[in-house]
Amino acid sequence: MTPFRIGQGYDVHRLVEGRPLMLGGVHIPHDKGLLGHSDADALLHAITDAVLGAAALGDIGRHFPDTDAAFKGADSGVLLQEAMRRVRAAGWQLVNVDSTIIAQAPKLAPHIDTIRARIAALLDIDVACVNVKGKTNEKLGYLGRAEAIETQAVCLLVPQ
Ligand SMILES: Nc1ccn([C@@H]2O[C@H](COP(=O)(O)O)[C@@H](O)[C@H]2O)c(=O)n1
Ligand SMILES: C[C@@]1(CO)OP(=O)(O)OP(=O)(O)OC[C@H]1O
Repeated sequence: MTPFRIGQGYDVHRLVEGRPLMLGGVHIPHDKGLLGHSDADALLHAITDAVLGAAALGDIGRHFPDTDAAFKGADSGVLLQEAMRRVRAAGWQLVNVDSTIIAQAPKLAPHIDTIRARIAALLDIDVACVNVKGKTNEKLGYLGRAEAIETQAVCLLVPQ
C-alpha cells in the first residue's frame, strides 16, 4: 500500500426558506437552510467525498443514493460515520481534514470551533486535526447573492 493518500471533496446546496441550516453537524441559526434529499449538510458531504476519494471508494452518491428513500432527511453525520467505517475497512486511517465553507451569510466565525469539535467527534480524530475556514464570495455570483453555500474539503489517509 502507498504510504499516504490525499482526498478532495466539493459540494453546493441551494439556500431556501423553511429549512434549518446544518453545517458540519451543527445547527447554525439563520433565516434560510440548505435544500437537499438529506439534511443537506454541505460541509459533511464534502468531507465524506474527500475521505471516500482518498480511499478510491467513489463518492457519496454511490454509497448513499439520493434516489433511496432510506436517506430522505438523513443525518449527514451518520452517512459520514458509515463512509469512514468503509474507509477503515479498506485499511486506511484518517490523519487530518481541512475544509472551506463559502457562505456570503451567515457569519461563521462564532461557530467554527463548535463545528470542528463535532467533525472531530464524527471522525474519531483529535480536534487539532480538523480545520474549518469560512469565506464570503465577495458578493460575486450565486454564492455572493447568498443563493447557495459551497464547501470544499481535503484529507490525508495513511495505512492502518
Ligand atoms: N460566512 C463567513 C465568511 C467569512 N468569515 C470570516 O471572515 C474572513 C474574511 O472573509 P472574506 O470572504 O472577506 O475573505 C474569513 O477569513 C473568515 O474568518 C466568516 O466568519 N463567515
Ligand atoms: C446525501 C444525499 C443522499 O441523501 O442527498 P443530498 O442531501 O441531496 O446531497 P447531495 O450532496 O446532493 O448528494 C448526496 C446524496 O446521495
